[in-house]
Amino acid sequence: MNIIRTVRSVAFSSIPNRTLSTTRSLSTPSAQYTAFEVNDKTGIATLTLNRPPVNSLNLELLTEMRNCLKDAETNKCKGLIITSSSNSVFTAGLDLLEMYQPQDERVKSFWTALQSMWMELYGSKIPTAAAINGHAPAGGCLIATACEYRVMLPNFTIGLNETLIGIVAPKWFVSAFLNVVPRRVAEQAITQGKLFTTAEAHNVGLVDDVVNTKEEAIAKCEQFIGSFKNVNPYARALTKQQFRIKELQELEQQREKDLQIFLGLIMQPSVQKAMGIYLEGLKKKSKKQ
Ligand SMILES: CC/C=C\C/C=C\C/C=C\CC/C=C/CC(=O)SCCNC(=O)CCNC(=O)[C@H](O)C(C)(C)COP(=O)(O)OP(=O)(O)OC[C@H]1O[C@@H](n2cnc3c(N)ncnc32)[C@H](O)[C@@H]1OP(=O)(O)O
Repeated sequence: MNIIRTVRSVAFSSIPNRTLSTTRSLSTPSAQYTAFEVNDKTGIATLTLNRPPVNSLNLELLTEMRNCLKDAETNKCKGLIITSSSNSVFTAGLDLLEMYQPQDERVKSFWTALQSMWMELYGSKIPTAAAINGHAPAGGCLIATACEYRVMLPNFTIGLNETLIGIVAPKWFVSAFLNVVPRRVAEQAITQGKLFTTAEAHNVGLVDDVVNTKEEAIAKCEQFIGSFKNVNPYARALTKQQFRIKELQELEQQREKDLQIFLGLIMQPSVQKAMGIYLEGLKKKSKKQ
């Protein structure tokens, strides 16, 4: 198979050099918050989130992610791994600053970019895996559950904690969570805004494996992707689609309505107030450290 190697924006020191035989840059504008590389030997693409300090998902990061996902599929990569350049945070979820006292046009583009990125990832034809090497609250959990396989490092947290911030986890966030966790566990956890520790997440099936290092996590993801080596990719993709088409169609048909519900909800004064208080708390905590 002729795999096109691409490297996007890898010029940051927190990512160790990986042995890639040959790589070439795409002519698209270089990315700011992601590194995208394809291993020549395995044909597996790795998308590394790199928006310090916590990889919060803003409009630009979401747009870059979607572009990388598209590239991985267009270039017929064997699979895709998502991970983080941080040692402690996979992603802190949506950038709260995009939703707190937002600008009208930008916040619309932001939510639309999130919808697009999720549909691309959830509906990806190639095998997808998350190497969760840090905390993964809310939108972080959304990305992880959109993948087909999850491996996590110990002593971090993952879950949909929206209710604790005074916001509602949208239906498509919940449905992806329900794919991996029993309904009763999901209902209790999401209404409580529970963040599972790695061990708890493993126990309820929210993550498939736990390993001690990022390298081991990547190796596990590669193993998962490798498990499809004797499977016809076309048959695999269509079979995966059967499991996921309902949620994808639902969101596709309801995109505008979903956007309007989102805007209506976050623009409520009580929601803005709760978000402001939450952000203040995060900043105070950060200053104390
Ligand atoms: C009927 C209705 C139907 C449908 C509903 C439809 C729509 C619903 C509407 C809205 C849904 C919106 C969905 C949102 C999902 C989300 O993802 S919301 C984001 C949730 N994220 C969090 O709660 C995580 C918050 N962060 C943390 O807990 C910690 O930062 C973390 C454990 C990740 C890392 O800890 P640590 O390494 O110690 O870092 P600090 O806490 O010190 O943070 C460093 C700086 O980063 C800032 N920051 C952290 N998280 C965010 C964030 N998500 N957004 C923006 N900024 C963040 C933090 O303030 C520090 O900033 P500073 O350095 O002080 O400037």
